[in-house]
Amino acid sequence: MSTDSWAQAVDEQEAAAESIGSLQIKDKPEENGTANAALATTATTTTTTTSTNTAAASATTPAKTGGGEGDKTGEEDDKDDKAAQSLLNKLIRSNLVNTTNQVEVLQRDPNSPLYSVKSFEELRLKPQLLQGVYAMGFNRPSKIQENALPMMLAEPPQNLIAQSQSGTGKTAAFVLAMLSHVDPNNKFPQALCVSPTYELALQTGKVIEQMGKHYSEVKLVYAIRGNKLQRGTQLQEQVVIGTPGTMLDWCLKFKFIDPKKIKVFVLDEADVMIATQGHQDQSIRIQRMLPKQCQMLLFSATFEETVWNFAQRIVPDPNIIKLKREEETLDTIKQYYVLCNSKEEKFMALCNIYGAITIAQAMIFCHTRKTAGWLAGELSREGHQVALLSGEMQVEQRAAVIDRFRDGKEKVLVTTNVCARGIDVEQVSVVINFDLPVDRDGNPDNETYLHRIGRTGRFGKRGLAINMVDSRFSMNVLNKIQDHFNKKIEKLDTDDLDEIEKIAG
Ligand SMILES: Nc1ncnc2c1ncn2[C@@H]1O[C@H](COP(=O)(O)OP(=O)(O)OP(=O)(O)O)[C@@H](O)[C@H]1O
Repeated sequence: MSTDSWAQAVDEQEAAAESIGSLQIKDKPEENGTANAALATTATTTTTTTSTNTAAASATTPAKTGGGEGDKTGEEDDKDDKAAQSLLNKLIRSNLVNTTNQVEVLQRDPNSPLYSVKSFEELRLKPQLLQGVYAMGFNRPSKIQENALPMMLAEPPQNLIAQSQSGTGKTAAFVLAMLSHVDPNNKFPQALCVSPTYELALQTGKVIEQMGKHYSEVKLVYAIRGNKLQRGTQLQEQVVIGTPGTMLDWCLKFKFIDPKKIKVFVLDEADVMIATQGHQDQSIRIQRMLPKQCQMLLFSATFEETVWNFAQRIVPDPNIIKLKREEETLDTIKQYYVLCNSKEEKFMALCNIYGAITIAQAMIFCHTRKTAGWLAGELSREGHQVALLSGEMQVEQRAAVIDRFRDGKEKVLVTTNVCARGIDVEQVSVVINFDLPVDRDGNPDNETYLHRIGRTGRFGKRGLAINMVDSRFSMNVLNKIQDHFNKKIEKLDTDDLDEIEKIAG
């Protein structure tokens, strides 16, 4: 286990303890189109806002995906955590993540020429789709799109496994491929896309709606829990987006979809998908029902061996596109540590730092929710504008907190790593490790350390990282981190104002 698994475990225990007093037993909603008492009582959001949508596309309010619930198995937590993180990234993202890394392409047929495009016009898209692309404000294909789009739009269609970090344009790419391949004159499903969760399916659905805004002949339907169709329904919509359980039921049990007529199958967020065994099997069962010539496309933000094994089962004879993540570096970051004896002393040191230097915006990482909550309270009492990201918040609430912080409405963001993993807030110039990152076994978590403080020194800016050390144990952790990166972490005396002032220079 890497990163902040230990902190997460602590958060889970805290959540479990907190929830014991207020336990409510609820029926677990079924993941299919059958009647369900628990669902019937919840609010219904009808997503009929755009021309590509259908009146049938109704859905219940999203279930909580915030993680940190104490009554789940570890597997579900992991899945929820990844899904929540992915959704959070989508909610807070304002534009494309640019990378300077080169795309790596492995072709199924190494003899066929490798096409890449620098403009959307070169793709000879249907005019309605080109209009949709421009309406979304896209001027030119992103790095991954340059290679992926010609492959996906080729005749005959090519299978593809593509991996690149969140925000690099994967969704837009496969949405364009799905909309290009369906024939609007045929009133039946021709493109299926499976997403790991209800909320992620809705997000991708929105992109399909936006991109297809000027292509109103093509219709979309959501295969998600809560969308109940009459038995015997034959879907007329060309594109179906949903979760694997409902999608499988619609193909196999209810036969709303004839899988033999599917031309494009997309599996999105494979890394999140595989975190749940059920989803993996369901996806494979859907894939097995599709015709041999159906185009199979799989996307993932990461590419561990488990993802790769799954990808190969879903996509036969694949072309493979990979875009490496931008490396984080400590080269432009000044690192310090402060010696303290307790959390109260750490707080005092923090106040001294704030008293001596001007900090535009800072992120402060704590090990547990409890410490984060306490610290946020103390800082507010001192007059700071503080934002708190905490494990019990729903994803939408977390997105709102991050948005406010990014807009500069608050100057300090206090968080546990569980909440803030994978989030880019570019303007942060100071990161404070109120607690140093360690894994479940108490070992230094170098990867998390790099990720936390790497964000301060981006794009040639100089960053500042301050580590709070309050025991022999944490001193030991700090030393190991220092050795690992082979970069000196200087001692800072926070009782000496002159010394603190110097670090800001
Ligand atoms: N060619 C482009 N030009 C400008 N913006 C783009 C382009 N392609 C995508 N975008 C925008 O960039 C953002 C990220 O794109 P997208 O959601 O497709 O990335 P992703 O790799 O699928 O991310 P995730 O893995 O989180 O789903 C979105 O806001 C999208 O509208």
